Amino acid sequence: MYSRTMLKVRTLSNNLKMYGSTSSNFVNVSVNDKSGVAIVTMQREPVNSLNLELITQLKTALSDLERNKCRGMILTSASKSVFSAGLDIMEMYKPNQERVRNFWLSLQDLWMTLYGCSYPSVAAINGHSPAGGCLLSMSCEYRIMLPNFTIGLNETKLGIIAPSWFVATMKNTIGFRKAEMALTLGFLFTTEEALKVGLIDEVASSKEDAIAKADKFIGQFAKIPPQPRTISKLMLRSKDIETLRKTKEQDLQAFLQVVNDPKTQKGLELYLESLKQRKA
Ligand SMILES: CCCCCCCCCC/C=C/CC(=O)SCCNC(=O)CCNC(=O)[C@H](O)C(C)(C)COP(=O)(O)OP(=O)(O)OC[C@H]1O[C@@H](n2cnc3c(N)ncnc32)[C@H](O)[C@@H]1OP(=O)(O)O
Repeated sequence: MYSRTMLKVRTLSNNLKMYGSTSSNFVNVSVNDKSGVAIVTMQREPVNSLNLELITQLKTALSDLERNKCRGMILTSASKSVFSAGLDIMEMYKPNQERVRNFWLSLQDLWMTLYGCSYPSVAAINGHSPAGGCLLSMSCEYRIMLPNFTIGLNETKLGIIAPSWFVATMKNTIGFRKAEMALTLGFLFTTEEALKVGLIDEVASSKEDAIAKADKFIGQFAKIPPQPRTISKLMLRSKDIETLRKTKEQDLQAFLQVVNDPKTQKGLELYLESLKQRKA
């Protein structure tokens, strides 16, 4: 069965310590001794919003799994209602320039690592998965979602534009026409709608069921030689990864320009207020 933290997630690297961050553990990795399949659980309460530390720890966990030649990886959340709320808006609101730069470069790195990993990857989406949460899900090879949640790239609804690699990932997942509709509307799909449009592959009745279904999906590769599998996957995915690798700095500058625009800062302030007011 799955033993907790068999693969230790390294705590924050030295370059993050200079921001005075504490080395909290936002990612748990457990590996099934028999199958060699790892469950990577995001555990940054309350909504797994992707801050620099969560992003860095996810990237480290995925790279460690690659080095340890894991048989497959299931990405999920410790929350009962949110897979991931996407990027942590606090990282972009009144940002420290060095930190926000690192934040974006780390996100690029995480995406390239997850999208191009050699092992089979499944998202067990056990909660809402907007924006960056949807990106993580789509970057896996297979998606299993629980009912009554939402998923999608809702950036345009927030008055912002999803970066080109978010767009490419969605286009590769559901096709041009459906991606165009979803992106321009900033559409958040319900679980049923996501299944219909092909944004997810299966619906599960519980987290346990999702993990069982993910194990079954990954199990299919036991009979497939790993190298041809990986090469085939990368033939489909490497063009978009290479595009970002080559334009990392340009993409960073475009992000910094948007984030540092006073209009964006005002928008972020209002959005943060609206998130808080929803509760009141
Ligand atoms: C507006 C962004 C401008 C960015 C400008 C730069 C442009 C380039 C970047 C483009 C890429 C963007 C990709 C992204 O991922 S942007 C983030 C988009 N995410 C969302 O819109 C999701 C927002 N959250 C929700 O809809 C809900 O929280 C939820 C996920 C459906 C969960 O709902 P639930 O009721 O369970 O929880 P609450 O809403 O009460 O939230 C609990 C607390 O968490 C805070 N919260 C929620 N989401 C975020 C977030 N993404 N970042 C930071 N904080 C978040 C929320 O305010 C509550 O805080 P509180 O307890 O202190 O009130």
